[in-house]
Amino acid sequence: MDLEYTLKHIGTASHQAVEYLSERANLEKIGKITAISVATYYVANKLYDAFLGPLGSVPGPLYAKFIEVPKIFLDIPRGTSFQMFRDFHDKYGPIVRLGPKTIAVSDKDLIRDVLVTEDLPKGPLYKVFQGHGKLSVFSATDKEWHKRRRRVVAPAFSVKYLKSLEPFMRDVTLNLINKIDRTIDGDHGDDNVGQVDIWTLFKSFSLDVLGETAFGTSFDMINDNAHFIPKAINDEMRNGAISAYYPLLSKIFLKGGGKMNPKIDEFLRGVIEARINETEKREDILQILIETKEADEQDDRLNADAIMGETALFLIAGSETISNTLGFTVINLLRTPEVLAKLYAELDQVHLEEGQSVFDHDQIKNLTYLNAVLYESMRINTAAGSALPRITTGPTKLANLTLEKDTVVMTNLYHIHTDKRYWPSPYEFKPERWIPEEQDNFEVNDLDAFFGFSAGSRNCIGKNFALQEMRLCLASLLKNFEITPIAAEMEQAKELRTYITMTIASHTFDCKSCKLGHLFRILIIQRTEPTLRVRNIIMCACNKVLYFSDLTEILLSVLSSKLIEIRAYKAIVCILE
Ligand code: HEM
Repeated sequence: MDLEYTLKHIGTASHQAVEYLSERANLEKIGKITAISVATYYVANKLYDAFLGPLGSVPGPLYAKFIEVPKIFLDIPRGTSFQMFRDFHDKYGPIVRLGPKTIAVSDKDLIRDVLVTEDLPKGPLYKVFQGHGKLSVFSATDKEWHKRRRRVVAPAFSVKYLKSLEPFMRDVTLNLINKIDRTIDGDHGDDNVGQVDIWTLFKSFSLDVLGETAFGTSFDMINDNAHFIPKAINDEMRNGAISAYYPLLSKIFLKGGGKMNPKIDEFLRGVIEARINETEKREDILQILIETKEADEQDDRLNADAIMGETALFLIAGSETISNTLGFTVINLLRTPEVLAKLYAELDQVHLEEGQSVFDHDQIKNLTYLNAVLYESMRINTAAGSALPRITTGPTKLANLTLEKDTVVMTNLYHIHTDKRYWPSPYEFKPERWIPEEQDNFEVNDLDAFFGFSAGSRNCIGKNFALQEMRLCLASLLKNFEITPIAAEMEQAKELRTYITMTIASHTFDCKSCKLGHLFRILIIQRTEPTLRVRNIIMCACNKVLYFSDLTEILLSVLSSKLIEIRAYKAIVCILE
């Protein structure tokens, strides 16, 4: 009876509802009410997230409460957003809100928490590097997948294996030296002096090293700058990025509908097949990747596609990082003649054999000042200058915040490397910071605030490879040539950009280069109480860059000025007041 009664009432109510809804005016009213309710709910939610949610108290520009700042600004072609993000930290502090669910951190403990303790996975931005679905140790976002792949690839970068890679690096360094030699010979204006675009040469140099070590072939970019692979892989990455963001548009506007360039595929398959059929094994990175086919577990065996994905990413991760660091190091050295002189003095203590132009890595790997110069350059011109994005996978505690799942946390390496809390006079190029005995007592630097190679499970797998290559190149270059600045180039090099890696806006940088062995080097030291300060370097055989053309002139100048001490490296004098 109850059931009958209930059914009857449901029937009546339904009938009334249908009647009510069948009136158009009522339908419209309901539509409006629903729309307003949804909009109110949406706005209330946004306002709650903006002001009262877990990130409500995090300082930042007001608009960042509602829109993703990195999305709008990271892509701007001007490449200057890294300065804007640095300024945000200067203004708002070590934690800044950059979007409804995005924050940036610049504090050494917080960065360590994100990268090491919490070990947050890479954020969605890395899809840009997964061009055409190719995952690699660099681009993977899944932690388990990454762990397995990193274990498989790691032997190619072990300290032990780096020894096998050294001959390739030394050969390419010799090519670089020969190329500069030829440029000087072809520059008929001055005796033994030439003008070289060192920025472009370093770029070719780093590509050639990767060609030899990861692709098992010479790109010979130093000599003719024409091999198609580096450019094709760069285009591939760019197209991959566009396809990830705009799948439909890329099909319409990109050449080949955004599909992978078949020439890369053909080239790499050819190299891999040839290698498999070779009887004598070449000890390089490619060999290690190919030999994974013998691995016990199926998942650890890399097929041609996987090898291609990895090597292509090495080219992206390991060429500009190195070449730009070398380029910035030369620029920084030219800006600070006293540092350059000190580095020359250190290298003067290490001798090359007759006919040897390139150092053995063992000869230089422990040179204190050389290493300090490279680290100081990586600090001040952070290769990964745009922050590294990570994402939370569940509620995560960070400082006094509890972040919700899917919150993006950017670790701002450029800011932390130029933060005066850790680095006094942060924009000064002072390699002494890295040598504890040489730090000023009242200017203590905190070396734990350096993350140039990142940290934790996603740190740079190529760190030792990079340091070995950069030491060999820089030390050998300076052992063979005296470098001097060109004023206009120095001025131009002040303009910086960061797209993926930090670079100079002009993408070229010329300096003068003079063959050593044709000159003697003189260091003038001016006594400025309470310390001695190196004043200048003078090169006596490079006519154009001479401040003094002969010894008499130097002596006269010394007598008439406040200079009281001269030290000469290849010859001459030590004059005291
Ligand atoms: C001065 C030289 C270099 C610097 C400053 C540098 C810096 C970095 C940084 C900051 C990261 C972390 C990137 C991120 O989390 O998004 C990284 C990762 C990586 N780097 Fe380097 N790198 C250098 C050279 C190289 C070289 C020469 C190679 C390879 C030949 C290389 C291969 C990689 C790879 C594969 C990763 C990803 C590692 C992973 O996620 O497990 N890097 N590097």
